[in-house]
Amino acid sequence: MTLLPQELLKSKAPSSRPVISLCEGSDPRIVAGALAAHQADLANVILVGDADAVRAELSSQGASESEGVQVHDPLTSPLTSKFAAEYHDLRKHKGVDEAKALTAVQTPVVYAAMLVRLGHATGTVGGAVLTTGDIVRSAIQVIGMHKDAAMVSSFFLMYPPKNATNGARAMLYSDCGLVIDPSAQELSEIAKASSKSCRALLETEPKIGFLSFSTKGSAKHTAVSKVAEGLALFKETAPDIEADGEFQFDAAFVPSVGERKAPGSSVAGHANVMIFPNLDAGNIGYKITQRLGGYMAIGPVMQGLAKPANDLSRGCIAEDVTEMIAVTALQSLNQ
Ligand SMILES: CC(C)(COP(=O)(O)OP(=O)(O)OC[C@H]1O[C@@H](n2cnc3c(N)ncnc32)[C@H](O)[C@@H]1OP(=O)(O)O)[C@@H](O)C(=O)NCCC(=O)NCCS
Ligand SMILES: CC(=O)OP(=O)(O)O
Repeated sequence: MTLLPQELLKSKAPSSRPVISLCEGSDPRIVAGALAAHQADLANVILVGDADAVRAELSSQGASESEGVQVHDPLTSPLTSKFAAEYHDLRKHKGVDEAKALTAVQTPVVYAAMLVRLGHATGTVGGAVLTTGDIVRSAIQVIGMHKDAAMVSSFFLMYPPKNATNGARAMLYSDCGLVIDPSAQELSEIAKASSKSCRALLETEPKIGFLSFSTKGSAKHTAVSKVAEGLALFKETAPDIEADGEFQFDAAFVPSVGERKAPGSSVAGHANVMIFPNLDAGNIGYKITQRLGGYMAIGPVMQGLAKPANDLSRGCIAEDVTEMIAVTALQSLNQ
């Protein structure tokens, strides 16, 4: 049985309580999800935004500020001038002057990421209101890439509904949120990062399926060759991880179809890490699995950053926010 992020975090019993900043501090779903995370002892939270609006939302949900539920307004915070100096240092080579740096860190999404960069928070979560582009750009620019990462990409944790049948299982779908048209090399990098994320967050050995509209050469097209090349590159650099393809989704997911279309493959029909060929397929695929299949979809979780920063779908609910806070805390334990 795969544990949901909240349960997994509790089982790890971190020695100190993670602190998660949330840049959409007055959104009702963010506030409800953050309060639930705090009440469940998963994390302390910093709600970033217009202080009056955040406090009003807290109050409407029967809560108020405390040591574990802080409110930071970037326009009045004592940290803002320090953050502006840091941002200026970080971005002056891109033509950002001191005035632009101050304006940038007065934006909640940049301020929340700066809390992480300078150690005031363990990780950050946003995207219930802002677009993925806004969240990802500030994470890449303020927090930066991990020293061992070749690129930043993202994935969704997909959890089957209770009482699901037909081989339903927890899976990792990647990249459904960030890299629009990955090259073969980038597909291989995405698969490598996803295999680590699978071990850390699903606590299971990855079986990686490289997805396509073709299974093992059943169709010929440059789009198919790209996926096959991505798999070959992956196998060269990570020979110990089980990976196969190219697979159509049914061949990757359904054992009987896998046997028919890709006989002899140990991954066909059993893949738990699905590598999509591009963002059209990945984003549409995860939403269909979530909305028609009833899977819980937690993401986009980012991989390849120096410290955890994660996105949400604007269609999220409070429960997704709580689970994403737990994912963000778990990533900080694994870095
Ligand atoms: C991530 C994304 C926002 C970056 O787009 P962008 O801002 O146009 O890209 P830019 O090329 O200007 O990149 C901005 C910065 O991020 C860096 N960057 C972009 N993608 C990156 C990646 N995958 N890994 C590492 N760095 C990356 C760039 O080098 C650049 O850094 P700099 O400002 O220090 O020069 C873009 O890939 C995107 O829009 N993805 C799709 C998001 C989306 O709509 N998803 C669907 C809903 S989930
Ligand atoms: C991940 C994603 O698709 O985000 P949104 O629904 O906010 O566009």
